Amino acid sequence: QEPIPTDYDIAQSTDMEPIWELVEPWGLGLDDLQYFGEYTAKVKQHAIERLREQAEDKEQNLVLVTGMTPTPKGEGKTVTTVGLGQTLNHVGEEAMIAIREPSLGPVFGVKGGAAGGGRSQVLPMEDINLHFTGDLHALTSAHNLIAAMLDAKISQGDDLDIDINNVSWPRAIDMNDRALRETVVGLGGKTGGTPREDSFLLTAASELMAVLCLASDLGDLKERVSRIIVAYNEDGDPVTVDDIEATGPATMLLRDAIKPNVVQTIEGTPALVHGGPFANIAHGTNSLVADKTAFGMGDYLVTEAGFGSDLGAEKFMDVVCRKGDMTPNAVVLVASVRALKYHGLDQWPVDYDEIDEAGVEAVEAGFSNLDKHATNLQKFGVPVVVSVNRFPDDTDEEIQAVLDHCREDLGVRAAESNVFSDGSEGGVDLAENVIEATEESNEEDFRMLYDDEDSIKEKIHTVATEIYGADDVKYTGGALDDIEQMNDLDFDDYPVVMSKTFHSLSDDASQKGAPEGWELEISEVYPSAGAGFLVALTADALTMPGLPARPAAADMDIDEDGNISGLF
Ligand SMILES: Nc1ncnc2c1ncn2[C@@H]1O[C@H](COP(=O)(O)OP(=O)(O)O)[C@@H](O)[C@H]1O
Ligand SMILES: O=COP(=O)(O)O
Ligand SMILES: [Mg+2]
Repeated sequence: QEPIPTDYDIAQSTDMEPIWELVEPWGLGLDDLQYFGEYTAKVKQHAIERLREQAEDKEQNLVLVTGMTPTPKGEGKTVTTVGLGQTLNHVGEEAMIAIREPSLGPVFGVKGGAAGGGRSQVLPMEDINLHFTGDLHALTSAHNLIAAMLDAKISQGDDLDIDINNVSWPRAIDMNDRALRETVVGLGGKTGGTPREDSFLLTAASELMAVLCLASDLGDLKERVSRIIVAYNEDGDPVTVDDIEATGPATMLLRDAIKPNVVQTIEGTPALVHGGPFANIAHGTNSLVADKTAFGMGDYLVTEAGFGSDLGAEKFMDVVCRKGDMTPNAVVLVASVRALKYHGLDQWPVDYDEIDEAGVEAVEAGFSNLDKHATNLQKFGVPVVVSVNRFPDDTDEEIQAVLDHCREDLGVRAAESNVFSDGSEGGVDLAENVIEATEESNEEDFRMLYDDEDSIKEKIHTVATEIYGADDVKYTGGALDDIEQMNDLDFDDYPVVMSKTFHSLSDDASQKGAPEGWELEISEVYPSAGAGFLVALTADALTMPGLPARPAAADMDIDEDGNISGLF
């Protein structure tokens, strides 16, 4: 069997169209774009507004792509999002794609890039996965400008009476660097500032990322930035970005980042790639601006939410659709033979060799995880289509076992997908199932899991028991005091973004399948006042991931002609 060319080789061998030619039939003209080379552009505000208006009187088909609990390598949501978008166009629909932009953390870590793969990629993949249009760099700079101005206030005397033991704004870097998780700043005597404990988070977890993804335009972005809470004073009252006079400069740094990026797929489908929050430590979906722009360009929008449906999809339904007034028409639940075996073999840590050697009985033993994700998604009242993302070594017997189980035991639509190896040719069955599901969907049936008026504890309890399968919730540390403070600050009507491991439906990474008989532990609850949601931290949620001893970076290189290898 011919070795499958690398993602990079496939990308390099694809002839791209100049971006202005590619998007012209989709309603974007030459002066609607701010160019970053021949193949990448940002959509200007006036064009966004025009497209949003055009979308008002168009029927929308919003398709969310989510997944079962993945192995650490990921099971193909982004590949499926790109592949399904391509295929819908291939079968005569007009479909747009919206995905998140990659963080350098995973690029150089374990998962690699986030531009899809195989014959379902967005291009130019090396630009998108590295510096792209600078949005992550802009967010990192804006985040750290706020941190620097805050410490300048603290160390040079401030009228804000800031409690240096109650600073909630860390520093940020777009790199997985565990050594920066817990730091001490302000050392060096009088000129060094005021010594205090600090920390770094990955830029994807910065509240500025969430704000960028939920803001409707630059004015809204600025207003949201101004509300971000960076610390509390000695009376326990919030100190905001506006209080430290950082609203203007931080927003200025994000002037271009608020505009969605437009690129193309291998088969020439336009894709909006914008915003990059992860779904374990943040809300996990691309920007609303990208969604709303895409609605004005096509009849279908295929978009993704990170990690398993317990994370990205739940937040998409309960937070993003709430804030964006959107209703999904179908949900694609990506399953893979390797993830099913990972759960069936009850592995922790993952052993890919054991997975490769295991047979169909291991696949069947892993159905408990897929079933929980499928039945969870049905609670939102949106038709579910399982996409069995076929990997090279999967056997027909293994694939058929999954399809039969979904159709006969779960009673949900299911299709084999080969969009990685074959592009749209490999996605026709999936696309037909998705089209049927959207036609069958009734937007009246869509329901979020909780109401704004529910208490903070009720919201957390609902997600924990309905989605994660917990019997109950236990609050440790200062979590109950945090909730009281949120109520005092009138944040109790905010939706809740849970920060939880993506390795398990539970808060224990080692628990595979559909864990039962456990309680979710909440250790902290804090406000993202700019984003307009609360974040609830569970046991081991890390906002600064680390690199493995031998990260993916170790296999990356560039030659003197600029040819890259090892990027995927
Ligand atoms: N069907 C497939 N065959 C081979 N590799 C695949 C397939 N689907 C995805 N991959 C690879 O697996 C990794 C995870 O895919 P990705 O779409 O990024 O997953 P997710 O978005 O769910 O994290 C990527 O390196 C991707 O290229
Ligand atoms: O937030 C995580 O996203 P992926 O699952 O696409 O890596
Ligand atoms: Mg992805």
